[in-house]
Amino acid sequence: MAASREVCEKVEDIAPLPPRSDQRRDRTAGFVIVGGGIAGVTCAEQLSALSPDDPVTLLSASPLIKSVTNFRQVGRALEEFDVEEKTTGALQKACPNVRVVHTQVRAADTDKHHFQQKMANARRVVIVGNGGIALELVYEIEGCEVIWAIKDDSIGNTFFDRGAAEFFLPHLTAGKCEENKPLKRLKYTVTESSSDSPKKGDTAMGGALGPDWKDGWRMKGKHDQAAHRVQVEYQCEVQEVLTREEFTRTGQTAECFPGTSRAEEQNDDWPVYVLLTNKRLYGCDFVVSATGVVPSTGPFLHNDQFSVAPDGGLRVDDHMHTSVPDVYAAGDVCTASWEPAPQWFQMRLWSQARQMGSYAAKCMVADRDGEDIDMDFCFELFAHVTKFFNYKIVLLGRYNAQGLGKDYELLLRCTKGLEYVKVVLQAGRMQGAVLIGDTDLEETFENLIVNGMDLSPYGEDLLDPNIDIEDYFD
Ligand SMILES: Cc1cc2nc3c(=O)[nH]c(=O)nc-3n(C[C@H](O)[C@H](O)[C@H](O)COP(=O)(O)OP(=O)(O)OC[C@H]3O[C@@H](n4cnc5c(N)ncnc54)[C@H](O)[C@@H]3O)c2cc1C
Ligand SMILES: NC(=O)C1=CN([C@@H]2O[C@H](COP(=O)(O)OP(=O)(O)OC[C@H]3O[C@@H](n4cnc5c(N)ncnc54)[C@H](OP(=O)(O)O)[C@@H]3O)[C@@H](O)[C@H]2O)C=CC1
Repeated sequence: MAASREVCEKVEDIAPLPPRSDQRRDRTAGFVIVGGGIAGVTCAEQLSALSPDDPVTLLSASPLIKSVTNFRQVGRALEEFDVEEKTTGALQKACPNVRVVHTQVRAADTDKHHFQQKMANARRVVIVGNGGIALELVYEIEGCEVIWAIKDDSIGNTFFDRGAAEFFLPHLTAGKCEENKPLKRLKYTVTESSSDSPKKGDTAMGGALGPDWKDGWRMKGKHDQAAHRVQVEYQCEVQEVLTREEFTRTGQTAECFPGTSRAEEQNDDWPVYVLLTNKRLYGCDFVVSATGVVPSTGPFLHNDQFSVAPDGGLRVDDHMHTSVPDVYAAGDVCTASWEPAPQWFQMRLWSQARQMGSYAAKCMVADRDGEDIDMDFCFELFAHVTKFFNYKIVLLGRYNAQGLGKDYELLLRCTKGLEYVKVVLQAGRMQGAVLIGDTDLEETFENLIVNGMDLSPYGEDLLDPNIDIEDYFD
């Protein structure tokens, strides 16, 4: 989400106001928000609550407006919520001063190569990347061989350390765990008949799909067996992708799926061949590149006053303010460029999009009214709750000892197949934690990190399963 305080129909019309000054702003100017994802919609809702008499215009390229429901503060910074698909009408009804305009400034890819169609006939796929999407895909895909090519020496390095990766390795081939509770969140659908949809021929640019992107998708390939057949190729990248003709010209022989003989290998009629930097060459039906997201800053870049971070995001200060006066940004499109609290860092996640969108709204109103505003406390501690391999995952603070150099200690507790708990300590103080499984430790650990209590006297008791840690620190 990115926002400006001018009301306009097109993003190109956004004319920056002069730099912040002490005098109050013109209250009739209103607010403009670009983006109908979690960050944009939360910001619009918050603005509507804070400033109900001001016009708020939400520009969205997609007909889907997402909003947060069932919001639950689990701890100081940990939160859980569901996400609901809203029609623009519903948003406008709930927030009468918000007007939604469907407009898009830059064309994007269409869904011509629909993933499920390809999946249904697939015998083998190559997945590249080691982040959240790759982790989820490798777990979800059934009835299809998977070659998973990662740059690192352990799986899921954006979320786990090597120990947690080991904990999950058996699940790569064991098949899916039983889902232990029904899915609560709504699915997102875009139909062309929706009155809010852009006209046919428009290239709708959806929001980042978010946690439920794969629910309701059939990820079963052509093979009968449901079990996973995953080969992880560690410490390599894709060197080249070849068509069948290009492969034939090389005169090379492709690898068999590990564990299968050439006789068992069906044949070499793959439409695509992937040469990895470890010199292995695999044939496959298609390649999934799950190698990260790029902030959609296109419309803003023609204005070279915007300071852009190396990761492509619009730099924002501790008031979510970009380098251009009166233009704010939040969520995936921005790069937090303030001096962060020791245990907070930015990660492009749904939760941070919501927090940034809400905080941006407060900053916009405070700036307009010439008031000071303190940084929201949610930026004190990185906190993320998610699920991988059907295990609850809680990540707190510098959970992977990010930025701590070599001067830190780890405490570990692991019960195979049940839970994995890791605590990162520096100078006796808890800096971060990884909690996998139903550990019930999140609230206590969150408090211990924020309080910065010296835990040296407790030593390994901290993870002693026979000690009720919650009582201990009560
Ligand atoms: C496949 C996938 C799975 C994910 N799973 C998780 C997860 O499990 N947990 C988690 O925390 N996070 C997850 N994320 C990340 C999370 O979805 C994003 O961090 C979050 O949705 C970002 O919200 P946002 O509002 O900043 O951006 P988006 O949701 O991307 O919204 C941007 C909005 O801006 C609009 N827009 C873009 N450009 C323009 C333009 N030029 N003009 C007008 N409108 C425009 C788009 O149409 C869209 O409505 C996942 C992301 C992906 C892609
Ligand atoms: N449950 C959750 O919370 C989930 C969250 N998400 C979020 O959605 C967004 C998109 O997810 P995703 O696409 O998985 O992105 P991520 O940023 O999570 O991961 C990208 C991965 O791809 C690797 N990579 C980057 N470039 C290459 C390359 N050229 N060759 C091989 N590997 C490469 C990265 O390695 P390196 O780090 O070394 O560059 C990293 O391991 C992220 O913001 C993610 O946090 C997605 C799914 C689930």
